[in-house]
Amino acid sequence: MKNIRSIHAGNLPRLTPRLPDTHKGLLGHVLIIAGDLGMGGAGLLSAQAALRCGAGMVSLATREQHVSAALSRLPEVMTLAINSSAQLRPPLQRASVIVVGPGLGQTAWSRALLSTATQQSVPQVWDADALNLLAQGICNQPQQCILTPHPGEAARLLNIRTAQVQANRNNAALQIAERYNAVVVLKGHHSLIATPAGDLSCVERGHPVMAGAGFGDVLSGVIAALLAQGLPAYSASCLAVWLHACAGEHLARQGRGLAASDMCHTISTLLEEHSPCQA
Ligand SMILES: NC(=O)C1=CN([C@@H]2O[C@H](COP(=O)(O)OP(=O)(O)OC[C@H]3O[C@@H](n4cnc5c(N)ncnc54)[C@H](OP(=O)(O)O)[C@@H]3O)[C@@H](O)[C@H]2O)[C@@H](O)CC1
Ligand SMILES: Nc1ncnc2c1ncn2[C@@H]1O[C@H](COP(=O)(O)OP(=O)(O)O)[C@@H](O)[C@H]1O
Repeated sequence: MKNIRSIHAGNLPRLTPRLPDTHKGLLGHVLIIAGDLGMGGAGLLSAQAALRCGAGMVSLATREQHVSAALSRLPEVMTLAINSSAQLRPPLQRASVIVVGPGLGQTAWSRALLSTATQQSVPQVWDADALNLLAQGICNQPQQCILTPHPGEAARLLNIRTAQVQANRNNAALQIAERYNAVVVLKGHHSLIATPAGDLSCVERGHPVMAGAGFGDVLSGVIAALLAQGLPAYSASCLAVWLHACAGEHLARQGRGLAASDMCHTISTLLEEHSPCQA
């Protein structure tokens, strides 16, 4: 293992300023594949975060039952009812970055969509049920993939117990990166970012106020937006984890009632302070 690098404001990667004549077509199109029945909110949180972090366009492929709620909450997002993998192909062709997994479930519908996504060669963020299905050997992750497990999902990927992951988080993050040949974000208190080459970074920021449903869904959208705007996988992961953790600290005064969707505005503000839209 190489030395572990602590991520701080002084060594963070940056997004380049936008050219005055830029347009949305140059800023990436994030497609989020998410939200089986009962978990429609997970995809919305990811989409909201991607939108608020500057992706040029955001599409959400989800269950038909979630479309009207999604449109009323996030009109900027192109929400598509997907009943079969054939219907997913056109939006996949348009995407420059894919997020797959938040609230995806593990049904036949979920598996069909995940397996269709694996055929694309654009950068992908795999979260939640995409990781659970990967751990079960139901599919293989594509090239250029970022895996974002929490300790429970990490344990499934390594076929060990959660306590064993937590007992040696550095090792767990590196092992997943090597086994799955992907950049890995091992979430939780002091999240880690690992690569298959053995690079390991730690973000010693964050707050227990973030221990609630949907905070990981937000992170997946932040990573995707940074990828869409041109950052490579490891840099996008480090910057996204730092923004997300610092937003948690900023909002900590709200206490236990902080909702994951409350994070998006603060993450957006921190991103603008760190990487201004115009030089
Ligand atoms: N609004 C929506 O639609 C939402 C939908 N959601 C969707 O729900 C689906 C299920 O996802 P989920 O994460 O709730 O369940 P699951 O994978 O069984 O993990 C739980 C177990 O993992 C562990 N663990 C986790 N964190 C840990 C930590 N920091 N530190 C230590 N351990 C930790 C812990 O394991 P244990 O200690 O019990 O072994 C815990 O019991 C998924 O599709 C997701 O996207 C959610 O995103 C919420 C909002
Ligand atoms: N105690 C904590 N300290 C710092 N960050 C935390 C803490 N608890 C959770 N988080 C962060 O919140 C997010 C939770 O993600 P995850 O467990 O995938 O939730 P969900 O699936 O409900 O969206 C992760 O980014 C994690 O690092």
